[in-house]
Amino acid sequence: MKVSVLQFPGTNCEYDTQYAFEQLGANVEIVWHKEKNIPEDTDLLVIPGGFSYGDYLRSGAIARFANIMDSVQEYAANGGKILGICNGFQILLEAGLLPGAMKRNDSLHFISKFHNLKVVDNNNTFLSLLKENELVNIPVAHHDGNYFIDANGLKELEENGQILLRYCNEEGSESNLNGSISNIAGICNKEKNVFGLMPHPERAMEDLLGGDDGVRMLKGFLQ
Ligand SMILES: NC(=O)CC[C@H](N)C(=O)O
Repeated sequence: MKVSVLQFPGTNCEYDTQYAFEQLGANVEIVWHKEKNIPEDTDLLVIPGGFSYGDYLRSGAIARFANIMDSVQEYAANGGKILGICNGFQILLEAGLLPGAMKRNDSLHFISKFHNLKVVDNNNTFLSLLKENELVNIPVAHHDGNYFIDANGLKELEENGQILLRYCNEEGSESNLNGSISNIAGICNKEKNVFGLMPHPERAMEDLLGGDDGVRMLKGFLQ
């Protein structure tokens, strides 16, 4: 399995992402944003977390115009699998590959901690190894994680099974971490080949680091 991980100026999770997928047996290549094409043998394309272009203008708003992005659009249109983690999710929203937009957290503070998530829908590659309603504990680290979509858009996400993950409290009831509409932490596109989430599964790969709930998420792609 070949995983290509994009790298922009300001990306800071590319090596953690590489390490995580290598631990699972994947062959990982890091691809600089100036490249024109993603590697031809890519089975999964990951846009990792960080602060591309310093989050200037809006998180992901500049990265969306990078050289590599035409090839990313083409890859998605041909059914290629894409995972956007945190800043990667923001870039996918700005690129129009996922619906909705990201606003600053309600609190106006950067939030960095482990947090519970509920699996809303596992009828997709990403979460196929998890059970519906199962809770996973995954770190979040962002200041622009307040997901927004209008009422019609939200209805569509619900009807098409595109809401993947919601924020939950310790007891497992849904909770609002950052202002996100409907407590949304992750979504996919209608075709279910483009996935985006704010939490960082690549930081939850071993107990020593606080938990390994990220393993089954990322493994979903390697089946
Ligand atoms: N961890 C990250 O990817 C940070 C994401 C983002 N730039 C934010 O703070 O909102």
